[in-house]
Amino acid sequence: MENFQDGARVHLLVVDEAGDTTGNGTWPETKIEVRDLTKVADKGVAILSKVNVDIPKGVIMGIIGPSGSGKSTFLRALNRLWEPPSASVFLDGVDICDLDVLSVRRKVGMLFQLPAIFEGTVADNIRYGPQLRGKKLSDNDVYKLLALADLDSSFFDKSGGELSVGQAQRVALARTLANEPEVLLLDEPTSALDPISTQNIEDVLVKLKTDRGMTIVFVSHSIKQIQRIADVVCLLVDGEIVEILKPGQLSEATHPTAQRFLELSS
Ligand SMILES: Nc1ncnc2c1ncn2[C@@H]1O[C@H](COP(=O)(O)OP(=O)(O)OP(=O)(O)O)[C@@H](O)[C@H]1O
Repeated sequence: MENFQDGARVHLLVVDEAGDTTGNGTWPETKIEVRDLTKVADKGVAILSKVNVDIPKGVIMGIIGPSGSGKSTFLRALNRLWEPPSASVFLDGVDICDLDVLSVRRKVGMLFQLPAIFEGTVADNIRYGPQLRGKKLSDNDVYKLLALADLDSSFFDKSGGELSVGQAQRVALARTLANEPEVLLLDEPTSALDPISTQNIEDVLVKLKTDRGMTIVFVSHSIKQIQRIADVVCLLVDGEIVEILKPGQLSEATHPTAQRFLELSS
């Protein structure tokens, strides 16, 4: 893999000279293309500035950068929680602004830092998304989703109030997975969790990538977490992607703010 910049454009070449990537196989397809994605705040301050990146299918991409650098805004653009300008985000080659917004959010699921569990049981929560589309999940479907999110069958009938934050995060993950997303976005999904719950979520993410070829993009403030599970890391500074690196190459970052950020974060 190689990254290079031409003007404001940053390109990610996913297959290196040996035809391989990080040892996890090659990435033949681009799942999401981001082209010149820009967001300017009311006072003319750029929140995102000509962001260009290809997100390959079946990889885990970590997004890091200083507070306020635009990480959440970038993530939210990928499923239209923030409406990006047209022709700046493409899913399987199609401009997401030309797709039905609910179908974008079904295909590109999102998990937040603090999960909101709806009223009712865990099973009700998991059934919620498919039900909106007129699909009723069987009990067996729900049990499978619980297992996928590393929750045992005893959670089926629990209510949100009975869950720890870590368990609630896994229920929220199961609820997102019930929509059968192709891409999973996570905004600091483990920042409120203890190390064991964090590891549970990380294990689930790696399994989703390995077993289902899911494309995963997550924001994290933890360099160690990025190094544990990401295949590719994007460093955002002041709304620009300044580095795209493999996790093992972070010491090779050349952008001064990125270098300082990485130094202080390690
Ligand atoms: N709707 C908005 N209007 C104006 N400014 C905004 C808006 N949304 C975000 N911002 C600003 O854009 C910048 C980027 O915010 P964003 O939340 O994307 O950063 P971040 O890198 O995720 O930060 P953190 O790590 O602190 O969560 C911040 O300066 C924020 O104050």
